[in-house]
Amino acid sequence: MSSLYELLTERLSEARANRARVLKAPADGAGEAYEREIAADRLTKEIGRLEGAEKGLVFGRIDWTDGTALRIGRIGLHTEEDELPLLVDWRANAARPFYEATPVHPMDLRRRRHLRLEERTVVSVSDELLDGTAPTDEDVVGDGPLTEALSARRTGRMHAAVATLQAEQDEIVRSAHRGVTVVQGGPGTGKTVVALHRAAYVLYAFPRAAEEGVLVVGPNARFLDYISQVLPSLGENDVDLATCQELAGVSPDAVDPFDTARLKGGLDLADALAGLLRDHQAPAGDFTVRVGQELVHLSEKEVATARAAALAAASGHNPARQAFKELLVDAVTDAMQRDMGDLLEQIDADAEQMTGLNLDRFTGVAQRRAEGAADPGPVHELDLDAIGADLLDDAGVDRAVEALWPRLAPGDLVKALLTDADALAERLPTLTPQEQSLLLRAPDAPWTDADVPLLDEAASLVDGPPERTYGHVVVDEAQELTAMQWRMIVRRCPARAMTLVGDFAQSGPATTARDWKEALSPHVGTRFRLHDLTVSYRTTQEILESVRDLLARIAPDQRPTRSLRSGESPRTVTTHGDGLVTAVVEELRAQSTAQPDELLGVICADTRVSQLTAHGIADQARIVPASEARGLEFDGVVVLNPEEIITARPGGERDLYVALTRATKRLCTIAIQPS
Ligand SMILES: Nc1ncnc2c1ncn2[C@@H]1O[C@H](COP(=O)(O)OP(=O)(O)OP(=O)(O)O)[C@@H](O)[C@H]1O
Repeated sequence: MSSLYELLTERLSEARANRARVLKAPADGAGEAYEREIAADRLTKEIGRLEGAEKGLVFGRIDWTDGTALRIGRIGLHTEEDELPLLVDWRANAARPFYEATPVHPMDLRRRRHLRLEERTVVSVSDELLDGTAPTDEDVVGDGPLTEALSARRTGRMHAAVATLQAEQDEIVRSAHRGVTVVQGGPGTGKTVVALHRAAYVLYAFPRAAEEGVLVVGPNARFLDYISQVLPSLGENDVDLATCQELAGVSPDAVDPFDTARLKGGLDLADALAGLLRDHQAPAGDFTVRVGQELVHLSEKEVATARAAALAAASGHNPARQAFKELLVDAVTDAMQRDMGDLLEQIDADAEQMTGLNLDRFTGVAQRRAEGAADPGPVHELDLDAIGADLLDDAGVDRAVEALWPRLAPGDLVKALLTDADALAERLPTLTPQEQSLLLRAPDAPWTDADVPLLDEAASLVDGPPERTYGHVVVDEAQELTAMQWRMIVRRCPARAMTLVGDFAQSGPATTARDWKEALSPHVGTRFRLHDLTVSYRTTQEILESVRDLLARIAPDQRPTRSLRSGESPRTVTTHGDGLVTAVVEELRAQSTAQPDELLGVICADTRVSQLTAHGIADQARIVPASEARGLEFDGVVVLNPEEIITARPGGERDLYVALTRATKRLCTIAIQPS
């Protein structure tokens, strides 16, 4: 073990020294400074990778029946002298048997060993013998490492499960499929674990995707904070974590009523915005512009030709406007040349009629004679390039273009739709008048949560596709996404390489799809692979049994999950309305006295949070509004007033299901006694 840590320390010192050297080296000019920056950046990442792997560097070892062995760790380490690596990265093919071998398919392994380190010392060892041989003195057969991992108390941050990934999870993490992978499963079946380890695997095994970057999307900042340590602890610091709001770069100041939010999530909003935009792209009309003393006119047909060419040449309304302007100016100079040609021809014809001389021939001959050249070109030539350049800078031309094709900001487009009842009626004909009026907003109303995907859609229509795209996108709690949010995600993943994990029984109020097919078909058709996770590693069997009826109501087709854990039966305490806070305080006190150091969570209707905070409950437990409980977990959970959670928002029974399945050990429900 110490030799591995020595090697890690050596690699770290080398990388740190190299970075210091690079940063100190003089840079001659901007080019060299840039290269220096890149080199330093690369070394900083390497240092982060090595530092991240330090904790629990080694966690496994496999021994083959022929006596050879491999150590498995968070990263690979090898020296030049040794042929075999001293430590194999868990994602390498060689590490596969560590996760996949079973006594039925031992894959030529004799033994699988799990190690647990504290600091740099091994504090526990656990062996599984896979070839049917009897244990020797060197084998330590005892409690499984999974049991140990699961019984550890929660810290409020998720940890990597790299040492104990189970076969059904590992199969998805390591899948060679590069397209869309969907993972579904009940609460606590490891969907988040799979999603994050998959992100790490993609970075290791798919270099193209790694180069383009990996993005993990989660439902809210609280959740992202909960998972934020997992990838760095796997040596991966380069993954972007974001909510949809962060992706769009919009911070909304308000929340829509649920019906409005639901409507705003529908796909027809994308068509409505695109349709409305076309009205701002020279839908009809001719174009006249003054050039010097002349008025130059382009016909409706010429404008339409420029419009079509501009839309084909550039993506996004504003970039296409620039192309449109350039094409119009070209058409203007063409028209001037044509007009000038016509005028000269007319003069020549008039002169020939009057004098009997062909001026063209005459001037051509005279010119050639003067220059001794074969073909002098036209005599009366306008400097069309200079005229074109002037026109592009001319304020009058820009005004005339603006009238046909105005520059827009994304917010202008969204407002043009949502503040105009006629536009709503025209662009969303499938909605009822009442639904249309739910969408209507005042021009100065603040942006809402549900406006974010509309603003993002508008940004892509107005300014073109997002600048930052990714080679692979992971979406957690993916059942939460509306169709408009799916469009945001897909826009950022041109290769359509995604890992999507979720559970439709846990859907929030904005979700309208009931299954993956319905959610994904508008975006990726049927091109996705669906996997099921069947075993819960969080929620105890007792808790799962207590929510069985609820599950049957909210997701009648879903098979109940079985759990690896068992614990206390969930309890219900009833109290009068004004005794609620006291009941919570007492319950938390009892739990923290009996089990000090455990992580407790109180989950309540969103409107209760301020009352609990005011009573200092946050000192004893995390207070979580039911709308933000998805994905989180605690050792002990107190669910407050289920009726209130159910009625707080549409689909409230699903919020309650989420709340009731957050505990790893103890669940207490505090209900209000009907008066
Ligand atoms: N193979 C494993 N080894 C150790 N712990 C695991 C393993 N798989 C899952 N867990 C643990 O089980 C708990 C639940 O996992 P996770 O949060 O990934 O489940 P989930 O399916 O995403 O849950 P939810 O549906 O509630 O969002 C976590 O504490 C996780 O660390």
